[in-house]
Formats: sequence, structure tokens, C-alpha cells
Amino acid sequence: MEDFLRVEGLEVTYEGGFKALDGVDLKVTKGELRVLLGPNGAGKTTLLDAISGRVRPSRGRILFRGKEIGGTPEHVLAWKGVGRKFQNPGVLNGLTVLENLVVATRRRKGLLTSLGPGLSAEEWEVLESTLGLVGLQDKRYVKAAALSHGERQRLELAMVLSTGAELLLLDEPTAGLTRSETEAVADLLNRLRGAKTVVVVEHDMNFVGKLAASVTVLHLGKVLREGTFEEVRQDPEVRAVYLGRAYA
Ligand SMILES: Nc1ncnc2c1ncn2[C@@H]1O[C@H](COP(=O)(O)OP(=O)(O)OP(=O)(O)O)[C@@H](O)[C@H]1O
Repeated sequence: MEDFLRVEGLEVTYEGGFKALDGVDLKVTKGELRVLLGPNGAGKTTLLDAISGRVRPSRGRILFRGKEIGGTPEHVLAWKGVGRKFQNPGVLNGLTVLENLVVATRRRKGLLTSLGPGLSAEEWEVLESTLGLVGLQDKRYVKAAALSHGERQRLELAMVLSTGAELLLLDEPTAGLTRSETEAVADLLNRLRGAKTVVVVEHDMNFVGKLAASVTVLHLGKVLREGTFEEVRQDPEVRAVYLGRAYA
């Protein structure tokens, strides 16, 4: 199968000459759920930034569905199906859950983001199934401002999905969530497997352990290991640089 996302020899050098990524190779197949682990400063966010067009690679290639996308502006990539959670503009507080999803769906079509009729029957169907997927059916008429933190996170995910994103890039989606909210996000990501390709940066090991995911460990801007969560968790080198602290 063709790699859905392929990163080859990627380097990102920040102003001042600091090399945050130093020759990263990564292959993600369609429908895969991939976790990026690594200690602070390993380059995880920079890798998501490079894939989503927020920072420019200084060397190497990023291929999305076989086409080079390195250096392509973020808004163009969003249009091509690369979705970054926490992308602007995010949730609109004054609108209900349903209205926010309508706005996100219309954004996909490139229309003005005003409300009103205009979604096809098929789009309503997709919107309904997305609501179900994130477990917010019962909150459809609730204003976004009144949602709990966890519900809001799930609404943001639903909005990225509604924009038609095929590749979802998530940076610590469980930050600030309670244990049950974290479990809801883990369930959601597991259910997305096969339908969407997801790359998620996460520090919460309990959460990562619940994901049916392969794991890539970054360290000092390079890939240190790849494998299942158990494999990388048992790896002495990984433990030394990262997990050792959490599992000592
Ligand atoms: N805009 C920037 N200019 C210069 N250096 C930067 C910039 N952004 C990040 N860095 C540096 O690049 C390195 C990698 O940062 P990055 O945020 O990608 O790491 P990370 O693995 O996501 O870390 P964390 O887990 O702490 O979020 C760090 O040393 C960081 O200080």
C-alpha cells in the first residue's frame, strides 16, 4: 500500500541555527493511528508543524498521498485534507454544537461561514454521524460556551473531521482532561482507525496505553525507536531517555 504520509530526511532549522529536526524518516499508512512520544524538546510539535505547513523544512521531503507538500502553506494543506486541531478559527462560543459543525462543513466547501440552509442531505448525514462519533448528540443544541473542557475538545475534533480532513494532526488532545474525558478521547481515536489517518503527540502514558496505535519515539530531533507501545516501553534506550523517568 502506498504510504499516506511519508517523511524523508526531514530537517527543520530555527532562526539562530538550532536544528529541531535532524533527519527524521516516518511512514504512516492510510487509516493508521500513530503516536509520537519523546521527552520535552524532542521535536514532536515541530514535526506536526512541518507536516501541517506551519514551519518550512530546511531539508528533506514530506509526501502526502505521494505528492511533495513540504513548505506548502497551512491553509492550502487544510484544503487538501491535512487537518490540525486547534487550527484557527476554532470553536465559536456563541453558537451551538450543531451550528459549529455546520460552519465547519461549509468551510470545507469554501463557502462563506454564515449559517442557514445549504447543506446537502448527504452532508447532514455525515454531520449526524460525526456528532455520534464524538458522543455529542445530546448536546447538539447546547452553546459551545456551556460545554465542559472534554466536550469542547471533542467538538474541536468533530470540527476538524467536518472540514473533510483525511490526515488529523493532534497535539496533546487530552491536556487538562479528566480521566473519563481522556478515556472518551481514546475511544474516539480508536474508532477513527481505518477511516482517518491520525498522528497524535501525547505525554499521558495511560492514554497512549489505551490506543490501538504504533508508536514513534523522537529524541533530539531524530527517530529513536518505532514499535508497539509495549515494545518501546520495554526498550532500554527509550527508558533511558524518556520513559525511564515515568516507569523507574
Ligand atoms: N520557534 C522556535 N525557535 C527556536 N527554537 C524553537 C522554536 N520552536 C521550538 N524550538 C526548539 O526546538 C526544539 C523542539 O521543540 P518542539 O516543541 O518541537 O519539541 P517537543 O518534542 O514538542 O517538546 P514538548 O514535549 O516540550 O512540547 C526545542 O528545543 C525548542 O526549544
